[in-house]
This record gives sequence, C-alpha cells and structure tokens, in this order.
Amino acid sequence: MKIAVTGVSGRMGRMLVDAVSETEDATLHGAIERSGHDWVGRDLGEILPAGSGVTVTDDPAKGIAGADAVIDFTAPDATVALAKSAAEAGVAHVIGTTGFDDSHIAQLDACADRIAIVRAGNMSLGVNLLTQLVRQVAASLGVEYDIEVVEAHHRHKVDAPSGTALMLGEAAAEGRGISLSGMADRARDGITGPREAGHIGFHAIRGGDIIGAHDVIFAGPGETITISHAATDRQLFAKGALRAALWTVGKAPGHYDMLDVLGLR
Ligand SMILES: NC(=O)C1=CN([C@@H]2O[C@H](COP(=O)(O)OP(=O)(O)OC[C@H]3O[C@@H](n4cnc5c(N)ncnc54)[C@H](OP(=O)(O)O)[C@@H]3O)[C@@H](O)[C@H]2O)C=CC1
Ligand SMILES: O=C(O)C1=N[C@H](C(=O)O)C[C@H](O)C1
Repeated sequence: MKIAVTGVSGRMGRMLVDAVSETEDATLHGAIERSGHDWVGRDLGEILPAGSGVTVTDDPAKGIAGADAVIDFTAPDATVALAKSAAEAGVAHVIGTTGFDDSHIAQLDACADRIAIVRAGNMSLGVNLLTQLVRQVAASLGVEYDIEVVEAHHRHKVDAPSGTALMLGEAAAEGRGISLSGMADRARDGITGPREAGHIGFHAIRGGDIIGAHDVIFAGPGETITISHAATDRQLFAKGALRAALWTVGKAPGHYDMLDVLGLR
C-alpha cells in the first residue's frame, strides 16, 4: 500500500515514517509539510533515513497523488484542507489530529461522502478498549457517581481537553444516555459552587515529555473507581494509524473510527 504522510517533521510525522518503513505491506509514497518549512524540496532521506527517495512537498495535491492513503497528525485547519484534496483525488484519509470544532467536523463529514476517512483522538488499542469499558461502567452507575476525566500531556501540546479525554467523556455520556455538550465542565476556578450532579469534568495537566495519560474517575458514595491508561511510546499511535490506513482498502466512503478498524463496534 502506498502511504503519504503529512506533518512529516512533527513528533508523529517522524514516527509514521519509521512505522511505514518497518511494515512489509506499506511503502512511503509522499511526504508533506507546511509552506515555508525548511524540509520542503529536500529528499526526506537526508533528514530521516527511512524516508529516502521521497521529496518533501508543501503541495497537498502533489503529496497524495498516486497514494492509496494519507496519514495526518497535524492541526485542525490543515487537516480539513487536506481532506478536501484527498476527496478530490479519491485517497483515503487517516486523521489523528485533535482539537476540531463543530465546523471542522461538518467539513470532514462532507469529504467522507466521497472517501473513507478514519478519525480517532487516540489510535491505540488500549484507549479504544477503555472507551467500551467506560461506557459500560457509566451505564451501570447512577448520577451519585461523579465522573471526572483527568489527562496529562507534554508541554508542547496545544489543545485541551485532549482528543482522548473527549472520546472518554463521550463514552461516559453515551453510557449515561446523555449528550456531552452542555454537561461538560472544562476545568474549575474560583467560587464555582458545589459540583452539578450529572456533569462530566475535564482537567488537563501539561508538563515535560509526558506522552499521554488518562484517568476516568467515578467518585461515588464510599468508593472511587478509576480507569486508567498511560502511553509509554508514541510509536503506539503511529502503528495504530498505519493499521487504519491498511484497513481502508476497499472500504466505502464514510467517516469511520478506530472501533471500526479494530472490529470493536
Ligand atoms: N490520535 C492520536 O492517537 C494522536 C493524536 N495526536 C495529535 O496529532 C497532532 C500532531 O501532534 P504532534 O505530532 O505531537 O505535533 P507536532 O507539532 O510535533 O507536529 C505537527 C506537524 O504538522 C505540521 N503542520 C502544521 N500545519 C501543516 C500544514 N498545513 N501542512 C502540513 N503540515 C503541517 C507542523 O509543522 P510546523 O511545526 O512547522 O508548524 C508539524 O510538523 C495533534 O493534534 C495531536 O493532538 C498526537 C498523538 C497521537
Ligand atoms: O498531542 C499528543 O501528544 C496526543 N494527543 C492525542 C490526544 O489529544 O488525546 C492522543 C495522545 O494522548 C497524544
């Protein structure tokens, strides 16, 4: 399978170049960076040995031409622009980017009428399994169990709450049979008053080189249940994204997630 990688100089972009080179069924076909980046126009192999023979481009249409799928861990506006190019070219789009608003999602949905898009705030098996568990626990416990999602990431992360925290919060809300919007408390400060029953709280820690850690806390009368996940190697996300790209072969247009890829739905 021919894979293009965008945001190739980023933390995840570099991981993806290695993951592709280590996968027998995949070859690196294209590499994209933003305009003005000093990697543009260079052979990727000069910088990342596994990318040898691929010239970095800032033209998304050129970077994905002839590819079967493009893997994208960049930023929301860049991802939406790339989805439009991928839809035009008929190339499947695997999206790890987080931090989307409703308008971004609506634009991605429109592109998913034309191509297979796989999007997940976390590409790991462990977190996707946890969403199932969180849904089940939330469905079993009443509102006397307060749900709080705590996440921790490295100092460079630009969005909060993390995509994973939102996935876990959505799963908890689904389990409770409520919609997360309007029920999410995103951090607290000052005289907040007592906690609102039924709300789901989010808390973001940023520091150092933490790869990604998530706790879902169910704090109830006389007991607290905590469901935790900690990533210890970013390669985990790259391998999950590559698995998603391989999965798109022959898939109908649609907006899929990792539960589809992992057969967990
Ligand atoms: N779903 C998952 O499992 C995971 C998701 N993520 C998400 O992936 C995203 C990226 O994370 P990370 O790799 O740590 O971030 P980085 O900032 O290290 O990488 C992002 C890369 O995208 C590049 N970029 C920005 N705009 C464009 C553009 N228009 N075209 C091409 N490239 C562009 C950046 O270039 P420049 O630096 O020059 O601006 C940078 O190289 C985040 O949203 C993060 O939350 C991360 C890990 C796992
Ligand atoms: O930015 C990151 O690094 C990560 N982002 C994703 C998120 O927002 O949840 C996934 C992972 O936790 C790492």
